[in-house]
Amino acid sequence: MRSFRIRVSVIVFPFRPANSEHSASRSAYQYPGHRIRMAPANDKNTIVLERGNGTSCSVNLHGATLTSWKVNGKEQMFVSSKAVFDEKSPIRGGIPIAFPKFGPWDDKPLHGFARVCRWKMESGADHLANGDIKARLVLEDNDYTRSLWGHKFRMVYTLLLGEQQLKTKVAITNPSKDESFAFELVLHTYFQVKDIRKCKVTGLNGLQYLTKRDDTETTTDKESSVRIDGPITRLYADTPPIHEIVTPEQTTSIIKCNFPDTVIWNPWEEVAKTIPDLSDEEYNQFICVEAGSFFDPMTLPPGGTFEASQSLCVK
Ligand SMILES: O=P(O)(O)OC[C@H]1O[C@@H](O)[C@H](O)[C@@H](O)[C@@H]1O
Repeated sequence: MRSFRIRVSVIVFPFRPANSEHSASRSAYQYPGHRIRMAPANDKNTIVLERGNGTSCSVNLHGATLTSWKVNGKEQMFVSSKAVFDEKSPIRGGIPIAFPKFGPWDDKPLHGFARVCRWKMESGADHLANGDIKARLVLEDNDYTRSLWGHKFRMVYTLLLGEQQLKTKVAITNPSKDESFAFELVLHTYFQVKDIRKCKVTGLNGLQYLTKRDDTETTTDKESSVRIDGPITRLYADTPPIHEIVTPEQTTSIIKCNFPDTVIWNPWEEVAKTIPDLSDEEYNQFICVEAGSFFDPMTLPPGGTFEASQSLCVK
């Protein structure tokens, strides 16, 4: 797999605090219906961004897992009806973040620890001049992360909620003065679909893929788009920056920046029955299209910051 890769999309640049980004901010009262609030009732973990006209997103501090993205009232994310919200387990659905490892990791947590750590909301969520809303969540190394992975790090997850667009950006900084670290990063997005058999994913034609991390042989995708009619795990390297999920109802674009790899996953019927936090029939209601950087783990030098993002856009 590695032999055919030409990586051109890496950006590593000197450290700057993640909150130094320029943003024209305005206070919420200028945008009626726009607000950032904690979820109601007894949910102390969910932050909701509302942009008016039924457009909103919710993020759970557990794993910084995005658990809802609504555009004009229509939910775009799939979250399992059996998802576990015990602040320990990964949340089955939305956008779990796999870091610093994607997939099996010796006897350590599958897909790394970022999706099971509690993140902090950085104060000062912004209402931008164009009406978009921006919020940032932060994870830094702690006793738990260092017990699994002995590196200092700072990770900033920025959500930017637009009219029909949601941008999620990850910035990872290595604050060490003398040690580099290598990591993998994947946004494991569960897109809600009405019927998975009627959806297709574009942008993968002609590319090689593996069906698991340790496959020794690649397969070439010969179809103009990926249609799903059975269990699917495909790990593609060096994919183009745009994929589309096309359904009879809508087209959702995924625009990747600095995420060279893409995963397509759905467990289908039999495997779904073995996943305790997924109802038997729910495999039909989602497709995971995952933007990532994992085939060649990224190495971050001391003081360096890596940034990658995906922008999801509904047409
Ligand atoms: O059940 P998890 O840990 O959330 O992982 C879900 C799936 O995530 C996919 O990305 C992997 O390719 C699958 O192998 C894995 O089963």
